[in-house]
Amino acid sequence: MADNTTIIRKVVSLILAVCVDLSLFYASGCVVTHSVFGHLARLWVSAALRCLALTAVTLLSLGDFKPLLIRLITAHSLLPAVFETGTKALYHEETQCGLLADIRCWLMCTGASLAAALFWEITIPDTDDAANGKEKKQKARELFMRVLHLNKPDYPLILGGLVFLSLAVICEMFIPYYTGRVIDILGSQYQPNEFMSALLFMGLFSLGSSVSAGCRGGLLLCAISAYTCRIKVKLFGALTKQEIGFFETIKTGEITSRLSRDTNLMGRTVCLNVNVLLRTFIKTLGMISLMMNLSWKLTFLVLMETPITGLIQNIYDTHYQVKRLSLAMQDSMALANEAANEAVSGIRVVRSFNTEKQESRRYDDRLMDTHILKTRRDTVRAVYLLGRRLTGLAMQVFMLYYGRLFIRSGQMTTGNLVSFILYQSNLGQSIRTLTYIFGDMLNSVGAAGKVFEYLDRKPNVSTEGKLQPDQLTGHISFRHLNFAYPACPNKTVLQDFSLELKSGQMTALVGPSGEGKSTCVSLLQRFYEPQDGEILMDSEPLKSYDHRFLHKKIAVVNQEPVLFSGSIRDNIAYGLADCSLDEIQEAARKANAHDFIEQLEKGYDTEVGEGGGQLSKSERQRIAIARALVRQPQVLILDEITSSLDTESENKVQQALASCPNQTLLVIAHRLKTIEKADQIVVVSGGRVQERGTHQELMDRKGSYYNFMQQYTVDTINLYL
Ligand SMILES: Nc1ncnc2c1ncn2[C@@H]1O[C@H](COP(=O)(O)OP(=O)(O)OP(=O)(O)O)[C@@H](O)[C@H]1O
Repeated sequence: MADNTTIIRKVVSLILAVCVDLSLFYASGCVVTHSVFGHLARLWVSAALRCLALTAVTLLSLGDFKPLLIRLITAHSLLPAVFETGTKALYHEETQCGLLADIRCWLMCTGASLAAALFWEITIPDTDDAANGKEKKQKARELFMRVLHLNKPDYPLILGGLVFLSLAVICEMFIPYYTGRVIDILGSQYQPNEFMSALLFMGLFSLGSSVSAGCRGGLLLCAISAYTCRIKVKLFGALTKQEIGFFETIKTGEITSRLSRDTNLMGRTVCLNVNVLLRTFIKTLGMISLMMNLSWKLTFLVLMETPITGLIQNIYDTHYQVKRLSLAMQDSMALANEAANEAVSGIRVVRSFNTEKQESRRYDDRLMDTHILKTRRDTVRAVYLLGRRLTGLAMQVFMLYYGRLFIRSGQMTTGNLVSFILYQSNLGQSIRTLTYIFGDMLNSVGAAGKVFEYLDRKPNVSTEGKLQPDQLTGHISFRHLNFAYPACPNKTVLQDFSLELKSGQMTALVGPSGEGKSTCVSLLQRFYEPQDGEILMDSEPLKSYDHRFLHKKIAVVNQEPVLFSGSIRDNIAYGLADCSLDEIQEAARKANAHDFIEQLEKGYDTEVGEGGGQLSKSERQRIAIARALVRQPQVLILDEITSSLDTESENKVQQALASCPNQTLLVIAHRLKTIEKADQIVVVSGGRVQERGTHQELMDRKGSYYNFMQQYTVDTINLYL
């Protein structure tokens, strides 16, 4: 019911507005004037009256005002006056329709202002929330200024590019003019001097335009490349500073996309987009003025194509190409790549489970999805191109038809028409470029926003500590920790967890899987910040220590040894700038790795392959142990390292560790034999300390540790039977 009333109100207000406007339009047409000044004054007074009347009618009947309506009313009321004044001022001509009191004129102005208002609405839509829109614009402006500021080192290159850009545009604009001149000279009585000079100018302008365009391109591409490199390095630096929780909550694909796609887009913002925008804008203005010079009537005719082309381009860009199909295609391609990556990286599992065909089918299915989307996108593109070409073609037919009429009536020469046609084809291209670049610029500023989001992000685990004491005993206290992982904030992993790791002692954490042992290690490395409680080292909070210092003093060997491509030597000395070969070999000996390294053809210079793939797991583990030992850490953490070591290696590592009497050693082990000698054994269960004591004390207590031991003995016997 309410909807119907609104519709009726809108229809009534439209009819009322049309009646009032037409009456005023006719009435002002009946006023007789005898001078040019009187004629123009009549037009402008009429425009003001119509504007006021339409505003009043809209306000009274609808109650409020939308920006689209304001623009429509303003354009509609002012158009006849602007058109007539411009024609009089520029060409001292009267328009043929007489404007006021002419229904054709009224219809034409209504159509033009409607098209202009709609074009504006589609290209620069008003948001419902004006404040929000303002904020967005302000943000885009700030982002742009930041991008511009980051371009500072490239200013000389950009400036050089701009100079050549202007030269290229100026030269380019004169080429069609001289082409027309040559045709005119050839068509009329041939005059060699004029012909030669026109040809010379044409050649000079062509050469100037080509050389300048080349220099402009070279300089700007250099600037883009330098800028993109700088941003990538900055962004990578900012990313590596983020806490581990950040990498667990953000998808790897998103991070790599910002590093590659968004930085590239951002690099284009100033050097490419602004320059292309500037060049096309100058060129468009220049061409329009030269075309006006040749025939203003044909120019107006040609310009009528602009809103239609812009509209088609905008619908295509916004609704089909960029937003919907492109995004869907990107996602689908990412899924297909993911399937291929997974199969290739897990090729051993694929082979052993004989799932090659299944994997191929999975890849094929995902590629098929991409193919369907591509086909749909290409169909939409074909329709778009058809629409654009048909509009262009219709305009060319009109242009040739009217061009012939103007040549016959002596308003222009054949050469003029040729020049005009050349300008017109360039103008169409320029307008398309302007529309495209505008969209691309918004994209690139958006990409810059995403990059800045990461650049500005402060890690949740601060690395601002300054403490670097000369003496450190390595006494660690976990004090009433409560902790949940950022990815699962509702699942408490550690609850009121308290523990002391004494200097020079070995503490072993044991307990069932998934109860929080490795979490303690992660917190000790400051990968995460506990929600409650704190960890102290030598009575100082862990976070007050200098980041580098802390990670030199606390070293960890993880369950899954991670190596980086490079030599064994590089991997052992990882992160240490001045580490001698002697120190590396000493650490390798302690880790029982020296002998196998020496047997390799290139010894310590052997490449380990991607992720250490050319070594066995035990070899990788021993190198990882050497990497930790070479730092001579005050606190050493071994998280389940024995699972990939044979008994001999394990014994040797144990002996080596025993030779560092002042070191605090934290061991997590499932193989309980290895921890019997520990000074303190802590049973962790449900994120709490359940039992603690030496092996003998805990065995005597006959609690959970005793039960583990019994279970372990049964399992070991079963294993060997
Ligand atoms: N990055 C993470 N994000 C969310 N939850 C996690 C994460 N890492 C571990 N968890 C969860 O925290 C709990 C404790 O895990 P933790 O790795 O500390 O156990 P654990 O005692 O070391 O087990 P295991 O002996 O098998 O290594 C588990 O329930 C696990 O699922």
